[in-house]
Amino acid sequence: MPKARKRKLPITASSNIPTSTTSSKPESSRTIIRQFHVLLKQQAQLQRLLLSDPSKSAELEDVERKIEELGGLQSYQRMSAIGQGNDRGGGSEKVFIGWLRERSVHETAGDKLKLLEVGALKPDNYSSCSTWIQNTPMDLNSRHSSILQQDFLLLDQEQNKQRWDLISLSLVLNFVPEAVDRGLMLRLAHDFLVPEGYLFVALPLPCLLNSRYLDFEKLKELIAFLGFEEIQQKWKKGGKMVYLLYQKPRMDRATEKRQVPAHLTRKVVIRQGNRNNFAILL
Ligand SMILES: C[S@@+](CC[C@H](N)C(=O)[O-])C[C@H]1O[C@@H](n2cnc3c(N)ncnc32)[C@H](O)[C@@H]1O
Repeated sequence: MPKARKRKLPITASSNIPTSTTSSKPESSRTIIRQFHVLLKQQAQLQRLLLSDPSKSAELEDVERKIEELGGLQSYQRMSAIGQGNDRGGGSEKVFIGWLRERSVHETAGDKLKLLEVGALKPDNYSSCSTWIQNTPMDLNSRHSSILQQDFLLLDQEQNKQRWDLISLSLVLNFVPEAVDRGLMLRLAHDFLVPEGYLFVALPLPCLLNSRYLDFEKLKELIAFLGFEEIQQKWKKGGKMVYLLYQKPRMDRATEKRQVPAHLTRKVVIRQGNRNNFAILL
């Protein structure tokens, strides 16, 4: 397994949130979130280019200034929390909890199930299940003393190996700017789960329905290569989100040293036209 690299926070937080980002209208939240994703991607690309081309530093500074002007990570998280509010359709944890209940996981679990909620904006998303789930909420930038401030990609791999019964990556993969880091995130999630543990993934639907590089089939192939079985998927035509539930099988095939197929390691165009560039690479 590739070693987790030392990473910087994608954006720095600023207490100076401009009034233009304080609206709680869902359209304005979505616009800010989209702008953040574009800037984060540019920032990651420029940080990479800067290693071999010092002339990129001015461009990088410009992008980082724009991120600051939008209010930094704090503002992004606030907009995301607005999107997560019950009045806007509720958080995706309801889907995850519903699927676990359907599988009677809450009845068969002996001890409380250990959940790692990556990208937690609130500390109490799973409080309704506190009798059978022990949640550890975590985020790059903690907004609450009960949320662990930690980069998931930099978690100690030995300490976390087969430590978790459940992992949630809800709207997190699409936040990560680099396609290889998204792949690493899924790989680590697999390693960190116990056999028969569950991984919950939520993504904006266009990541799979309108990407130049990724569709349901390719994601399924990638996830199967990592050793997961797809258990559930939920989305609707014209909807905004896709929810996926994966399980790590009891017998773990992924521990075998297998060569990653070349088409899962590079961007291959699978749809032409006016598409987005979302990709996950191994
Ligand atoms: C859009 S918010 C998702 C919030 C919530 N999970 C939801 O479903 O609405 C994405 C969050 O993921 C966090 N995040 C992104 N990459 C992360 C990483 N490598 N480790 C921990 N948190 C991360 C960001 O800081 C951000 O707060």
